[in-house]
This record gives sequence, C-alpha cells and structure tokens, in this order.
Amino acid sequence: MFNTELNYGDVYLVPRKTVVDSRKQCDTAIQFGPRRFDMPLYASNMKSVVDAETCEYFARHGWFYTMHRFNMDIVGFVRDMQAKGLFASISIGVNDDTLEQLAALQAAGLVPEYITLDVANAWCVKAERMIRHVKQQFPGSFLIGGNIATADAARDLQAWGCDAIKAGIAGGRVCITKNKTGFHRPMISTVRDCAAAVTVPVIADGGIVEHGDVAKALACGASMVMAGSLFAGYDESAGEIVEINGKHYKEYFGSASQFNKGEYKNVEGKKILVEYKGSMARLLVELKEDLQSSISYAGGKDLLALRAVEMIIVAR
Ligand SMILES: NC(=O)C1=CN([C@@H]2O[C@H](COP(=O)(O)OP(=O)(O)OC[C@H]3O[C@@H](n4cnc5c(N)ncnc54)[C@H](OP(=O)(O)O)[C@@H]3O)[C@@H](O)[C@H]2O)C=CC1
Ligand SMILES: Nc1nc2c(ncn2[C@@H]2O[C@H](COP(=O)(O)O)[C@@H](O)[C@H]2O)c(=O)[nH]1
Repeated sequence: MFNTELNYGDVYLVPRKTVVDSRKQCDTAIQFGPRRFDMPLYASNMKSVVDAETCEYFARHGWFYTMHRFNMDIVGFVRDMQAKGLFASISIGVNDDTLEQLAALQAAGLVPEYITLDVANAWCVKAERMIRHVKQQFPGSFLIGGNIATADAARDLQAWGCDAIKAGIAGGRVCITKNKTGFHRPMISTVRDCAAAVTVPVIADGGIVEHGDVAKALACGASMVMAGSLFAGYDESAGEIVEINGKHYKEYFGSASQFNKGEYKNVEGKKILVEYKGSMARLLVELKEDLQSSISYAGGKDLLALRAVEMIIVAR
C-alpha cells in the first residue's frame, strides 16, 4: 500500500469570519524559547543565506536567526553578539570538532541562548550522543535538533532532550537528496505528523515557495518556519553577487553541495543563481503583512487562529 502525502502546493486553508477591523490588529509575534520574536519565520542556517551581519540584521529587527556552522569561530560569534546586547544563536554538527568548539565556549564562559544541531538526518546515534552532551553541558541553552521527518523520529529527539525539533527532509530548493537517495517526505504531511507527535515546538524547514505556505505550515502545527531561498538574493543575504549580461544574481547553494563542502563527496545539494532583489527590508514588511492577513482570514487575532482552520485539497 502507498500513502498519499501532501506538499504546500497541494492544499489551501478555508476562510473563516474575520473579527478584526484591520489586518494591523493581527499579532504575528511568537514566544520561542527564552525570547519573543516578531514573526514565526526565519532564514536557513546556510552559508549562502546568513553571515554575521545578516544575523545581526535579523536580531535587530526582532526576528529569530541561527548562524550557520561552516568554518565558524563560534566563540568569537557568541562573544560579539552578546557584547552588542543581542542574543547568540549558533549551529553545531555531530563530530569531534563540535565537541572542541563547545569546550572552547565553556572555557570562555560563554553560553549561547540558542543552539541548533544541524544534520541531514538527526534520527541517528551520533545526533543522540551530541544532543545528550549539549543538554548536559549547556542546560541554559535552548536546543533545537534537526532535521527529521517522521513522528517516531520527533518523539525520539524530544526524549533525547531537544527543546524544539526541526522537521523537513529533502524538500529544499537546492536539495538533491531525493534524487540521489530516493528519500523525501512532502512538507504538509511531515509537519502535521511531527507536530502531532510531540509537545515541544516544531519548526517546518524548507520548501516554502509562496508567502502563504508559511500560514499553511503553522496551520499544520508548526511553531516556527525556516526558509532558505525566500531570503536568498538580497543585499543582506550572504551569497556573492554575480553579473551575467548586465543582470545581477546572487549565489544560493546547499550546505551539502560541492561548493560548500569544497569536495565532491556525499554531495546532496546544488548551487543556483537567484535574482538579485536589493534590500531585504521590504520583504520583511510584506511577509508580516501577508501573515497578518492570513490570521484575519483564519478568523482570529493571533497565530493560534491558524491552528483552528480547515485545510482542503483542491482536485486538479
Ligand atoms: N534538510 C535536509 O533535507 C538536508 C540538509 N542537509 C544539510 O547539509 C549539511 C550537511 O549535512 P550532513 O551530511 O548531515 O552533515 P555532515 O556532512 O557534517 O555529516 C555529519 C556526520 O554524520 C555522518 N553522516 C552523515 N550522513 C550520514 C548517514 N546518512 N549515515 C551515517 N552517517 C552519516 C557523516 O559521516 P560520513 O560523511 O562519513 O557519512 C559525518 O561524520 C547540513 O547543514 C544539513 O542541514 C543535507 C542533506 C539533507
Ligand atoms: N538536501 C539538502 N537540503 C539542504 C541543503 N542545504 C540546505 N538544505 C535544506 O534546505 C532548506 C532550505 O530550503 P528552501 O526550500 O527554503 O530553499 C534548509 O533550511 C535546509 O534544511 C543541501 O545541500 N541538501
């Protein structure tokens, strides 16, 4: 028997009676770990999306962020962010170099507010060991573990000690995991299953194409949404600008791409060029306006309203 599974483009949300006089009255704020953020959406912890300046930009705009983990001096990053009065949110891997970086953080007396364990399939023994280690050594940090794509995996990560779980395997724009390994789950099904299985917040990661997909992820039970390509191509994004025939683009590459790895080994990502779009400021405003509108269609005043909406599949 085959299960039929759904992606963001396969479903829509059914409108309810609006109870606000203006979309401005709809509150998009979310309490996530020790802090409250303006939006339940943040940029992927990828080297082509965020760098230290991007992270500072998001933090100063009241948005959550997570720095990537590639060739990173996490001690310097955490120290700099906290010296500026901002929160520190870092990513780590599962290998011995991560143990060394964590020991260096402890030696420097630094505690990041947020730590994200970032591997392709966190439902594995190496991730379990690292999650238990981080919870023991950094009990004051909010630990996000990912990625996973099933209810059983989500339950395990919660049991191992994760404070939040990032769900989404092989749904990203620069992902080639599904082509190379045959493994993938569409996002609506992934998020619904994972969010129903655990009590900790679930982050829906990857596959956001339209702004309305954010509302669909939240309607499935996600507390936060992570997106890469949505935030690529702006002045504030980390990728390099490329000019071709007088037109400007920015690089967007996968964390498991040859470009990011520096070698062709276990490559599960690719590099693409995305249209250069100038300043990110307008995007942040528009994303908030669109989500406020979604909340109004959901018949509520805050993000909880989206959890109550009906979801339909449109026959094609
Ligand atoms: N969200 C997604 O769908 C995906 C995301 N990514 C991103 O790409 C980056 C690289 O991910 P990842 O390859 O996990 O990290 P790493 O390349 O850092 O690998 C982490 C460690 O785990 C081992 N490992 C990785 N995959 C497996 C596996 N399938 N079975 C057994 N051991 C494994 C590796 O050993 P060895 O290399 O020797 O196997 C390595 O020692 C991350 O940022 C991740 O988020 C990558 C693919 C999918
Ligand atoms: N299979 C791969 N997935 C990757 C890689 N690098 C990052 N990612 C995941 O994609 C999302 C972003 O997706 P988008 O659709 O919003 O662009 C990111 O957060 C990671 O989870 C990779 O090399 N291979």
